[in-house]
Amino acid sequence: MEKQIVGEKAAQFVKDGMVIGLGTGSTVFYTIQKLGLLVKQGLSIKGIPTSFQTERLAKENGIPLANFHEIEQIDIAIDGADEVNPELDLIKGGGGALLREKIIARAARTFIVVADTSKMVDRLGTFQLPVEVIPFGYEMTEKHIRSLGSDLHIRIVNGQAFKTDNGNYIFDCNFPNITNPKQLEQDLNMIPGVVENGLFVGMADIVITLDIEKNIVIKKSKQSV
Ligand SMILES: O=C(CO)[C@H](O)[C@H](O)COP(=O)(O)O
Repeated sequence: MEKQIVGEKAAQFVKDGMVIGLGTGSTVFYTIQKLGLLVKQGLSIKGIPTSFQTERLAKENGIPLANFHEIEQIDIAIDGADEVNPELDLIKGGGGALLREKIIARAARTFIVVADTSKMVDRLGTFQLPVEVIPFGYEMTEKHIRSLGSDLHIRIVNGQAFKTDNGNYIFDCNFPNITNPKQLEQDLNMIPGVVENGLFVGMADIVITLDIEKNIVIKKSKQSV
């Protein structure tokens, strides 16, 4: 229910003619459903999906899609998160789509995050940080990530190593109490074999969540106000 409330609220930011980055997950699912309804009522938008799963969902909901070469810019990207701290830094990638999500969030003029109350934390790190690595030499990449102080495991789904839409593996990394997310984001991305990690630092412009009385709260980042 919380996911539906915040997910649908994000659709209010979408205006006629916009190009929208469509995130991945069970919260933004409601945004996409709502946008599908608005499209049926005449709203004209184009979507850029962050995963094959979202591409299917957008098509099922009648949202026209575009490729990068067809657009000038992304007006708004809307996506979920696994954790959000008071600075609106995020951990993302629980669904394994973090690389495409970060490319699209970075390209968007405004990045809106939809997050139920369970996602709001004082400090990032309770949720294991997803790190996408290429399969070649992943055993070495694992050692380098461990040397940054993390225990980790390769993500397994249905008894097999999970492969992202980009054909890569995910390491779920235990970095409890991330005190300097920006530094950790950079340190991880300096490791050869790491393609991207799930820390989204200073990227969210708006976070839509709820307060303890379940009223909608719209938090704005410093850079967006
Ligand atoms: O980063 C993500 C997928 O890679 C999702 O946005 C994140 O996992 C939140 O998902 P949900 O809305 O299902 O809780």
